[in-house]
This record gives sequence, C-alpha cells and structure tokens, in this order.
Amino acid sequence: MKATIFPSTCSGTVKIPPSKSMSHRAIIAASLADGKSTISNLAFSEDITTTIEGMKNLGAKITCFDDSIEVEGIKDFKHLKDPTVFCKESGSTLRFFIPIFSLCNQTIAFTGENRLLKRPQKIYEDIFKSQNIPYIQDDEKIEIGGSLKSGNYELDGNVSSQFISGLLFALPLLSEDSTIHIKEPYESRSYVDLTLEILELFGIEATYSDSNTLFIKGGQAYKANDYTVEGDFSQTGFFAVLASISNDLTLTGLNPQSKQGDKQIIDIIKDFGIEVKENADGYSIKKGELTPGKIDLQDCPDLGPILTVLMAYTKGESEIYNAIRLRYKESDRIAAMETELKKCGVEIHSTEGEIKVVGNPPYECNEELSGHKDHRIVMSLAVAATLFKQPVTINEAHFINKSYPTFFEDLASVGIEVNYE
Ligand SMILES: O=C(O)C1=C[C@@H](OP(=O)(O)O)[C@@H](O)[C@H](O)C1
Ligand SMILES: C=C(OP(=O)(O)O)C(=O)O
Repeated sequence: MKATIFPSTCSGTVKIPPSKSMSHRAIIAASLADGKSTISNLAFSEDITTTIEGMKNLGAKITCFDDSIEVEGIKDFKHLKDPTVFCKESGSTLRFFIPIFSLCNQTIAFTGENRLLKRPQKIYEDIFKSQNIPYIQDDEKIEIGGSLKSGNYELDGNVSSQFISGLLFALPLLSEDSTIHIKEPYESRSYVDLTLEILELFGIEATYSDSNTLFIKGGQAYKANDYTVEGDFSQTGFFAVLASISNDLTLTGLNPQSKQGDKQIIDIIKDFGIEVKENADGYSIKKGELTPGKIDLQDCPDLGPILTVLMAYTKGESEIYNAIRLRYKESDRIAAMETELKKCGVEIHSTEGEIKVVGNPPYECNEELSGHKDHRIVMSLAVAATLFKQPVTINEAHFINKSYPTFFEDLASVGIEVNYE
C-alpha cells in the first residue's frame, strides 16, 4: 500500500488505541493462568494477533470478540500443538516467548520475518549455552532444546529490556527462586515496570531487591483476572507531535497516571514550549511557538522517529541522545529518518546514538518517501508530510498494520487529507 498525504491541518479529537505493550503482557499472563480471564479494549494489530496465536499454540483457549478476548489459560506445558512458533515481526513476542516456551522442555523453533531474526538475540544464546541447553540460530530460526533453570541471572541492560521481561514471565513457574541482575546502563526500564505491573495483577510476585536486581520467588502460579488495556503512549506520540506542529487536538483513551515510559511525550512537547491540558482520559494539546531542546531517549525508544519530526519543525538546533537501540528495531530507525528527512530538505545528522536536527521549516519534497518496512517510520513521515508544500507519497505504508492498522483512518478523522487505497 502507498499513502499520499496532502497538505492539510488537523483539528478535533482522536481516541488513541490500546497499548500494544500492555496487551502482549496481559494476553500472556492470562494464558499462563489456570482459569478464565477477559482482556478488554484490545486492538488486533499484527503483533497482538501473533501473540494470541502463539498462546493458542501453547494450549490456551482464546475466543476473540470485536475489542476483547476471553482466555482459558493453560494448566501445564504439555499441550504445545506445533513445535514451530511463528513470531512474524514482533520482537516482544519472540523475546517473551523463548523463556516461556522453553518450559515445554522439548525442541522448539521460533521463526519470523523481515528483520526480526537479525535483531539482537545473543543474550538468550549466552544464557541457554551457559545452562548447557541446545540453542541454535540461523537465518531462518532460533531453535532451543530444553527448559531454562532457576538461578542467578546477570544481563546487559543496554541491549533490550524484552529479555528481562521474558525471563520475568517464566522464572516464577520454576520450582526454585531466581534473581536477575541488570548491568548499567539499564535502558527501557519502564518496560520492565509494565511487566511487573501485569505480573502483580495476575498474582505473581517479583520485586526489586536493589535498584538493579529483581528477586523472583519460584513455585508460583498465575491467577486468572479481568483486565482492561489502557491507551498507548507510543502511538500518542504521532498525534501529540501533529498537534504541536499543526493545530489543536484532544487525545482521549489515555491514563495520565500510566507507567508507560512513552508518557514522556507529554513532558517533551511541554519542554518544547507546547501548552498541554491534562483531562481525566487524556490531554488537550494546543499548537504553539516551538523552542529547541535536548531529549534523552533512554526510557522511551519508540518515540525516536516522531521526535525527529518535532525537531525538524522547531526552528534551531535540537538533539536526541541515548538512542543507539533505535538501530536495532524494525529498521535502523536513525538511518531511516535521516535518509527520508534529508530528501525533504531537513538538516539532520547522526552519530551512532545521537541525532541532531537544525529545524528550518517549511519543507518540500519532490520524490516518493520510503517507509523502510517500519510502522513507526511510515507514521512519522505521514505526520511530517502534512505540512509539506505539496502532496507526498510514502511507500510500504501497510507496515502500519504491525501496531496501528487504523492509523490513516484516525489521521483522516482529524482532518488530514490522506489517500491510502
Ligand atoms: O517490552 C516492550 O513492550 C517493548 C520494549 C522496548 O524495546 P527495548 O527494550 O528493546 O528497547 C520497545 O522498543 C518495544 O517497542 C516494546
Ligand atoms: C520495536 C517495536 O516492537 P517490537 O520490539 O515488539 O517488535 C515497536 O513497536 O516499535
């Protein structure tokens, strides 16, 4: 699919979709609980459907409704239907599944598509090998040959927090206690907090014994629970930046008390000079004069691409730092935004983990932009293009389906002219 964005201004209200990160976690926790749970306010993006299919494969009985699911969890790990587990392009699914599925104690292959198996997986390889459990990775799959053991784990904190979350799901189900020590720098810590929040709601205890060490009691059991997913602050980024550069918007469906790290988007736009009013279920954002700033991306990596757009529309020099992990997502997100924004005349430079932009709008673009097969690049470029002097087409726009299938409909609903047939 290609999407063409015509110069246009936004106004009105948009309901932000449910959090993908919280949805993955709730589906997994409910599937591991012996009993019936209902997960409400779900959206069936590709990543979420992939996690649901995976949990069905493990033996959970899941019935899908319009925006919810009923889950009858697994009683034990003896009912794996297919030893090949397709994780499509979802890093969360793959990295959460590996320790959990290992509890089946058999040979299992995890497969994926596009860039998934090229993203870092060495942390698990090292763990499995240190426990003498077969672990083989090639271009097609990661194959494991047995169950992880309880014990004291030590992990690098700057590769992906998804390894920590994956272990947190599985270790409580082993008979002995475990600890996970995370080495500094500990990045994306907020995502581990989301895992701990869901674990607690589903009856699992895991706590920090010091700021970098998690203690996980063994021999625990997940308890079924009903859970409603809150709105997604990563997706909020696109509309918060759109409002900041274009015109006023009200965003609903959000929990202003959320623990999501990407809630930082609200403080970031405020730091850039934007007036934001907090409402019971979201925010009203008023376009204003933007002033340049410096942004620490350590705990909110998924905001990276859209923040380069905010910087491009802010006159003067702005900077993002602690951003190296953007290079290991669905695309190299630093290189992708640099390449595409340069095509539009934006002055943007990067080092390995930093991005500098000297904003000097307006911009014009006379060529097609590439979405780099990455949902967050497509959505960021779409927001940037609303203020170009002429219509711009973005290719590979269907990659939005990974996290936000109704993105273009929502964009159109607030007045942005977009053609995406
Ligand atoms: O746990 C999660 O739900 C996620 C963790 C983050 O990854 P890293 O921990 O690899 O930065 C984030 O980028 C990803 O989109 C979702
Ligand atoms: C990186 C992302 O997701 P995942 O790691 O789950 O593929 C994302 O949604 O931007």
